[in-house]
Amino acid sequence: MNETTTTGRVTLRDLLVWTRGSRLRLLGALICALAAAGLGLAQPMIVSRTIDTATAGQPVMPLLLLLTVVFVAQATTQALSTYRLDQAGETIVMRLRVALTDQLLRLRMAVFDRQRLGDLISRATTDTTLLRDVLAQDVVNGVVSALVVVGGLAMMLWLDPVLAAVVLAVVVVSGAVVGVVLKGIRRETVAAQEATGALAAEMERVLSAIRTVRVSRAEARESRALGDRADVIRRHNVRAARLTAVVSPAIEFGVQGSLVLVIVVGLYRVAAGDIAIGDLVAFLLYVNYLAVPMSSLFDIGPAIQTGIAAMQRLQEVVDLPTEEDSARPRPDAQAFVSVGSGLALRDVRFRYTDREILTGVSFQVPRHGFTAVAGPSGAGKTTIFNLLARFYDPADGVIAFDGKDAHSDHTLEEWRTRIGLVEQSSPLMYGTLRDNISYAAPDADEERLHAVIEMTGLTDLVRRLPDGLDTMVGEHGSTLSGGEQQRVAIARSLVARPEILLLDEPTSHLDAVNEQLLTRTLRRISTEHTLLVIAHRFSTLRAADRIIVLADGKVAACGSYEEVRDHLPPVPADLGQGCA
Ligand SMILES: Nc1ncnc2c1ncn2[C@@H]1O[C@H](COP(=O)(O)OP(=O)(O)OP(=O)(O)O)[C@@H](O)[C@H]1O
Repeated sequence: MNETTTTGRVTLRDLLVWTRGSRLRLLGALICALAAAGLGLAQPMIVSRTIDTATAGQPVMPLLLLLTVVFVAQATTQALSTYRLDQAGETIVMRLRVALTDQLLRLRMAVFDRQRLGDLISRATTDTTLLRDVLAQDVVNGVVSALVVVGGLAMMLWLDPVLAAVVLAVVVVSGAVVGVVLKGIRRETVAAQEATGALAAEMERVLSAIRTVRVSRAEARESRALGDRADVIRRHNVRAARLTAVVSPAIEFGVQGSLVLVIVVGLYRVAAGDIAIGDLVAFLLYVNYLAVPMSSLFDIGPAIQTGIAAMQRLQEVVDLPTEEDSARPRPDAQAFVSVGSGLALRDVRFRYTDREILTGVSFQVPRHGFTAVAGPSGAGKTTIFNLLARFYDPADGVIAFDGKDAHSDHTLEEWRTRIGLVEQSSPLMYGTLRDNISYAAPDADEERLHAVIEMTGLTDLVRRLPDGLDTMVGEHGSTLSGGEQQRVAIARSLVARPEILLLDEPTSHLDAVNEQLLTRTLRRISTEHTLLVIAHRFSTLRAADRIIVLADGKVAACGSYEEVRDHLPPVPADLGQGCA
């Protein structure tokens, strides 16, 4: 990710934290897997006894029966273990995703200025899946395989130390080869995961601006760029696959080499009378039986590395700063509680990065009334709204409502219940018109919904839509016009009856008729709410009770239209003429 806070390297212990709540299930799976392994280890010994018994001319039926029972028991416990592992894996990944999405929804706004959304989404989806596989499959498999290998080697040693030494020698040689390539596999896997996040981020960038892409005729260019990113993932994965491909033959070499050597040396030892033929067969079965757990053991290395890399990427999200809900006592705020009713800013300073955007903003607006905020582009109007909504905290100064400090006298949740905000781009969400309008107050009744629909001039739209309020509005409300989207956003902010209503250029998409209608609505709203409207249009400025003019990060003027007109930037005249 581009700007995540760097955390220390995560360890296996950090990984295991996420198994909390699924440990009983994992333990059950582990016990089943161990039982299956034990039953598997017992089989060569039973075969050996069967051969020895047959050679001695005794009946082998009971032993064959035992072998069948052991085999069926092994298959059953193995199946149970696999099912339990998958079940635990799904629970872990679900919990991880819930934790991650909860974290993403609470990240500080400043974090979203730096992070790429696609990458965050990739972490909550792809990386959690990778981690699930490691936690639920590889860790348990690794433990079981290690025990099986140790158990198998012990049985071999017990059967014949000489043959066991032969097997160990071959295992050590192939293990050394595998060890060397593991590091390379990890490097490539981590790079592939990073590249996958980058591809997701780029896709999000392109698809969320698809109209701009089309009209700029950039499809081919973007397609090539995305293709290049996909190719980076391919290259890393192919390199990892090339290295992984070395692992299998190395293991195969170990197994086959051991088998051949065991057969040669074993037959020699049988001929010399050092071991029985039944023991040699049992030994060979162990060599064969250990092949799978042995390769699992070698695979667990790269798998755990992948899991740790995924965990690292998830941990980086977990460590990102989130909004704090608690009120933060500020002794200096007490000096400011005497402002009486209404909204007040005193000496508010703020910077996003190094440049100070607000250099000491102070103003006061009464509890009820229509206040416009004007000023040249980039003066900091939206920034003031960002601070009022507590998306960011001022570096200095106080924001208060009815004499109570926004930060020290309110929790974030309490403060936000007082605020309604309609952003410049009035983003609607995929869903129905009803979902969108009632978003801030899902329990609002029909009467309330229809009141705000009426207030914002949406009655005709609702009547016209095929399913009325239950019509789907498309991604980002794309099936509605810009003006309709804007009015829906205003209706949405009104439903929750906020005390302070902030509207960022609410009339920018409206025609003269709707603008007039909305201005009338705003006047009505202002009798019950503290209404702050960022306005560029002359008609909105005229309709306001008072105007706050910002310039150079400060309030340049404040008063009625007549009082501040000399400080206002040139406003577009309302065009009334037809086309010449
Ligand atoms: N998230 C951000 N990170 C860094 N700088 C920002 C950020 N948002 C805004 N700015 C900068 O802060 C300054 C004030 O921006 P703001 O959006 O408050 O202006 P505005 O008065 O609302 O302008 P406009 O009328 O064009 O919408 C601008 O110079 C802008 O580039």
